[in-house]
Amino acid sequence: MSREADIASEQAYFDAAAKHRDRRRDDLRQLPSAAAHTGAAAHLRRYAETARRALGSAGEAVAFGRVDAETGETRYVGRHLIRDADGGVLVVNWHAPAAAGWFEATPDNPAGVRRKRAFTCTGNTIEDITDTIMAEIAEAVDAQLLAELTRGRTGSMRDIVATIQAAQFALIRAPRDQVLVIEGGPGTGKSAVALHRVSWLLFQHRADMAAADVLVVGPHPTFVRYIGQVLPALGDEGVELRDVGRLAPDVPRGRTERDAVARIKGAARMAGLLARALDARIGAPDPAERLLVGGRFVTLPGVEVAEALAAARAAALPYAGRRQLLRDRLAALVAARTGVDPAGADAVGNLVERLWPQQNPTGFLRDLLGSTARLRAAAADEFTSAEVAALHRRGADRLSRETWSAADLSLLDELAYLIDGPGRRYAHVVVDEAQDLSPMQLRAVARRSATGSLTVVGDLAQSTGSWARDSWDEVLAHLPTGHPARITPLRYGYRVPRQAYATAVPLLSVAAPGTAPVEVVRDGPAETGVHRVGLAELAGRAVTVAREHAEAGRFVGVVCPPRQRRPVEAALAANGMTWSSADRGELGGAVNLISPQEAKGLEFDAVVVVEPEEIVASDERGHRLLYVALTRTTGYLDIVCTGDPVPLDAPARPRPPVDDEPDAAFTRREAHRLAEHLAGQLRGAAPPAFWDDILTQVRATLRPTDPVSSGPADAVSPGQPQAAVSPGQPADD
Ligand SMILES: Nc1ncnc2c1ncn2[C@@H]1O[C@H](COP(=O)(O)OP(=O)(O)OP(=O)(O)O)[C@@H](O)[C@H]1O
Repeated sequence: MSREADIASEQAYFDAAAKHRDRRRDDLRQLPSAAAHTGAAAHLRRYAETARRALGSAGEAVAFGRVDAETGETRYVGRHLIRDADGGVLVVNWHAPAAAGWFEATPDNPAGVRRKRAFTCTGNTIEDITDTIMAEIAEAVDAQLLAELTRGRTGSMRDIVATIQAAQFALIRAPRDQVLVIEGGPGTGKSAVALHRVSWLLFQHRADMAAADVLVVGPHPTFVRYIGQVLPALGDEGVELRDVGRLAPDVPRGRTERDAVARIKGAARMAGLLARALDARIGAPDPAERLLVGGRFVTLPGVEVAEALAAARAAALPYAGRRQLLRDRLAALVAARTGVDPAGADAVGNLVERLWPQQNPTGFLRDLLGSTARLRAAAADEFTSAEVAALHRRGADRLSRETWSAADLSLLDELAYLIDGPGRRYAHVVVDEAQDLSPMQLRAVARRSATGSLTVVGDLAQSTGSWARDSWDEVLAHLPTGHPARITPLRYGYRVPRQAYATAVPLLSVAAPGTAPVEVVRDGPAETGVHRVGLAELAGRAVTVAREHAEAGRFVGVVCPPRQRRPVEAALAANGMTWSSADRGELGGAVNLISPQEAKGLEFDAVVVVEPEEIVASDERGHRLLYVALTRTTGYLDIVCTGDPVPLDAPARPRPPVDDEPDAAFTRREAHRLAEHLAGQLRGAAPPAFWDDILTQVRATLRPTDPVSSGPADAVSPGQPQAAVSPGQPADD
């Protein structure tokens, strides 16, 4: 048969299948009106709605492939199941076991498949067909895959269902009851595979798992928006997608803090500190508690109140539940003495509030972080005094004005759990870019898993930030252990073309020694462009390069370190260009401005990386961050720099030990004590007339380059102990 005849005969099949799909859609539309009463109609409407979604949209291609078995049997494979009027299957949906041959058959292992035929369509019209005869090809040259990989990108990830590769398929269909770690280099399809795995699991376990029972956690809001369309396109509406910060209560965000502090807040031992601090709010009763109930005084012996308190403390309930228990017990004690149920009596409520004050996460955390005394008491011997000092901060004057850092969010979530108990839990949880999450963030993910069934996605070579990892064990240690964990690699790089990856790959030897590079599957359209310029031209050149790509119709990402952001924005504005900014949660304009951290998980047709040396210097694992930046392209890569385009020797930012940080190591209380000690020495050693002079000289000795000031008030520099000049000032809290 000629190619044209082939296409025509396939088109006839497609048209017939589309007709049956339309007929089924019509039937479903009629269904609710066939109900005998309103309750049944509502039920039928829901059923019809779900069934209609499972048919896909009216205009889409009925199938993306056809599998011809050695036995002569033929199967069409599509996103959705299509039957004829007698119930015969015209197209199998991709999740069905009958479709497995499409994904699993490779030239090395044809698994009974003689031919795979891929359809390229516009709507339901076949434009082209590509045949792979298993016995005739020596290696996997998958034209359909290559066409798919070189298609222009937008701000939304697409589904890959038509071109899922065999190794990916094995992970998509792996059993549910495990912690499946999908690891692999940039662009190996980890995120795509994890999302298709959700669709697969929802189909296989449809009897006991609905879309709303699945949670997908991403690293930041832009990423979550980027992947948001994949599951709906596969017919799975209703899966919950959140960035890791959105696991916490909804509070004003955006507070910045030093990495060293974020690191302390992210440590698992913070959970113990919070629990102890909460426990410390529980008070002790007076020897006798006198209450006015219903116009009568009732005295409860302190011992009995203490017993009620001890019983509440011992209950296996969250803080609020145990508080209620205490309330019930105290009410029972009052009722036993008065014969009246005191439910709702203020006096009981007041006593409960004194002994077991009501708490909410934000108010509690603000008070805790604002008090060195509370922090120190709760720290036990698990935190150094320098760490306690680093945690301390002065809160906003009103709780409503408080803003919270990223690391605070997981503390708030932990507190919500300690106070009110576990919230919503899910039958399956996917966590993407998991390699960067702190133990406290991982705890927030873990407590949302009802069953211990998780898909964990990431790449250690891309792990950066306060909690950069070198081993999956460090991540798994904080995740549920009810099911076995399995680490499974993906090897082939589908996103990044050969030229761009060749630019990035030398970084691996510094960033993650021992990590195998990905095996790139295709060539790109151009060599990497390196633009070395003077500092004054840096932003302007970056914008010129970005504009050229945008004018050629490409979706462009400009990866820009923080210090270059303003100049690049100014240059974009000066060129009359509009742009989307990932830090405003936008993505999708022709030009997108992103920080190296925000670049994680994203991809563009063309990427312009600005000043790699600064990217390296901006993180303790800066070489990994640059590796991330250079591997975001599906086509073109340009580097605009004043120095080395791929600086292997440039130093990454060292992690400051907490002890070296002045405000962390040295509290105001300690400063106050030292000032008193020095003042005592001065008082004993010299007459008052010389004190100013001596203090001025002390300052000059300590900081010889400072201009020597004359007045006594200047004898203490900013940041130095103020208490030296006002010893009566109360220290700390
Ligand atoms: N089998 C496939 N068919 C078509 N496209 C694919 C396939 N596998 C991966 N891709 C494409 O490759 C790109 C990279 O995929 P994805 O973002 O899932 O990779 P990743 O491993 O999560 O990358 P990173 O580590 O950089 O976040 C996406 O555009 C995806 O659609």
